[in-house]
Amino acid sequence: MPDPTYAIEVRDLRKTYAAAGKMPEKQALNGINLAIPTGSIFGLLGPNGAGKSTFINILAGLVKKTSGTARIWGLDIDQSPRQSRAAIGVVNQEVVADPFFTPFEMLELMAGFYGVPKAERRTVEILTALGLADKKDAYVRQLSGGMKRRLMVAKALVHNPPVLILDEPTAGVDVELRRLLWDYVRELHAQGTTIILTTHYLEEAEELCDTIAIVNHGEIVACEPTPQLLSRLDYKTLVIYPKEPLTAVPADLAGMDAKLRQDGGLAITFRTSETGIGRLLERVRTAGISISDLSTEAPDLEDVFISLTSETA
Ligand SMILES: Nc1ncnc2c1ncn2[C@@H]1O[C@H](COP(=O)(O)OP(=O)(O)OP(=O)(O)O)[C@@H](O)[C@H]1O
Repeated sequence: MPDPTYAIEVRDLRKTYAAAGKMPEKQALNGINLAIPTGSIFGLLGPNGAGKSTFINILAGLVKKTSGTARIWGLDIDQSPRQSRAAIGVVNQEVVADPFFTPFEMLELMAGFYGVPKAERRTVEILTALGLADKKDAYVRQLSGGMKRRLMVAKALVHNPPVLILDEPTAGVDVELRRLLWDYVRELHAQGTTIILTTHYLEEAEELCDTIAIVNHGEIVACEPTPQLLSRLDYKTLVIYPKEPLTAVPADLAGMDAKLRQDGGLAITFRTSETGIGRLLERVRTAGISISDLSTEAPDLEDVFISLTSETA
């Protein structure tokens, strides 16, 4: 069978968590539409509580959707619950590992759970790829936190799924492990696995993903190829602290997006593709301002939301 065009396809997906105790009901997903092409590294980017985990947990069969449809690898999750789920490997945020098993035993158990025949299992290969070969017979309780996390990735791969979903793979992970994980994710992608990852970090999505969807308050506010999305955010702010306090933006800087801040800083926002900081500083000096200090500010996720939501409004 040829690969489907879309690894994941959801239509008008909604989730309302029922009220519980003092917590009112919560609409976590408000009609998500997404088509994630087969073969992509797709980033789902959004702040805490945006609904990313809810989306993934619905696909993983851990949360029941309120309405809408979802297909994984062309299979409807309601009509083909088992087959559709066999097409994904999900690495959750939590580390869940039985301390009394060894990594080798744990992966063998998972493979058995998915019905992978013994001859087709890749237990040692997967452990090796994740740098855990020498720990294959250690008890899980003897592993470091980073090793346990890698083991979670290994667990999600035992059935060789065409789609790998990583929910916040680098939360609380040190730089070295982050590199190792990313390298491995890239390698899996090169071998044909479709990758979906959720993150709070724009830089992380920017470095890894070919397409980024931004989710905020349970809605997709943007979904674009990464370069296109970033070009919309192609601005920085240069803040200059003059030696002599200014009372207004100098007339010489008219035509620039310059504002005087309460702390006395002169904030100039510019497009990085059009102007360099050197050229800006030249203009500032020509305007007769001597600089005592300066800093630059890049847009963060909050700015991304503001710019995207205001454009679509
Ligand atoms: N089991 C639950 N019962 C009630 N509300 C929930 C439940 N799980 C999540 N929520 C709420 O639904 C909203 C979306 O949560 P979700 O975990 O999907 O967000 P997220 O984008 O994954 O956030 P994070 O990045 O912090 O993991 C939040 O307001 C959260 O408090």
